Amino acid sequence: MSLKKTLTIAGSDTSGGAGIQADLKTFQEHGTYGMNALTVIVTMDPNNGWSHGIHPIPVETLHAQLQTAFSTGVDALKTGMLPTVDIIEMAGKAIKDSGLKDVVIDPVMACKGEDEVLFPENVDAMIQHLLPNAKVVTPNLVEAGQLSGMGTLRTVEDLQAAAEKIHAHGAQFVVIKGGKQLQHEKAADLLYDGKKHYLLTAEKTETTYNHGAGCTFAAAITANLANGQSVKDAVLNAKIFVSSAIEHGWKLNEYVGPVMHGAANKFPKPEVVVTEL
Ligand SMILES: Nc1ncnc2c1ncn2[C@@H]1O[C@H](COP(=O)(O)OP(=O)(O)O)[C@@H](O)[C@H]1O
Ligand SMILES: Cc1ncc(COP(=O)(O)O)c(C=O)c1O
Repeated sequence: MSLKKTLTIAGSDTSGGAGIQADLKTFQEHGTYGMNALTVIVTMDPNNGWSHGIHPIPVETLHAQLQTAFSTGVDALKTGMLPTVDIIEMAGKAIKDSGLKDVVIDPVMACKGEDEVLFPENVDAMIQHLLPNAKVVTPNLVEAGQLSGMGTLRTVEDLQAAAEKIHAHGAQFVVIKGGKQLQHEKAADLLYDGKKHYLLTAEKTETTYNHGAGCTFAAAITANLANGQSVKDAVLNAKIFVSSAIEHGWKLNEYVGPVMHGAANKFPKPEVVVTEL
């Protein structure tokens, strides 16, 4: 028996809820074979309220990892936290040269709970080097505001306008995660395929235990694509997967609560409604 091979080009979240840890757990739950190329190590300082430390991996080390991964063969990949312009450029070139079609770009710009973009200079680099390679790009509200140049997004109409601008940068499908902050009674995400807009809605879970939700969502889309699903089905099924993961999020310590990555394979699945706008 052989498995579909999924690759994450992303950072390590030492606390285990987000980053490559979330991606590899999610790949496994989808029955794919997970591989990773590490871009940065994120640590948490116990003497300073668990504030994040960001430790980029040298760009040559990333290059060597990408050579390893692509020579192994990849069916679908995702990107996560890419901390420097050099790393973004290198990853973008390697993805382009690989000729792989099923590419999911999760344009991570901040750690959960922080609205400040970590490295503002990375936004232009993402637009230039990553978006043209994206079959699917999955920004949250803040990231979509940056990539579209529209700033703060609040309504579904804002999401539609932003998705069209991001699509124009070369991403084939745009998924904007409304999440908790969008002005909507449900947890709503917008999917734009270049012609039509769809709204995917699930019940909002009242929780702060949502660390790793974005990574888990993008990794599930990646695995679903590797397993042969259409983009629309891959996004719908990933939304079911992450909604369940959030519903069963749990307290790791006094600072952070990760999602339960594989909850959808253990508990009844939440309902997600798709509406064409
Ligand atoms: N409180 C919540 N209840 C249900 N779904 C949520 C909630 N918060 C976020 N989501 C969903 O989780 C997925 C990831 O979104 P989000 O947490 O905003 O991403 P990110 O981690 O990139 O900021 C999206 O499908 C979003 O709609
Ligand atoms: C390495 C890494 N990647 C990505 C993220 C983003 O996580 P989330 O899925 O909660 O947005 C984090 C957050 O801490 C992280 O440490």
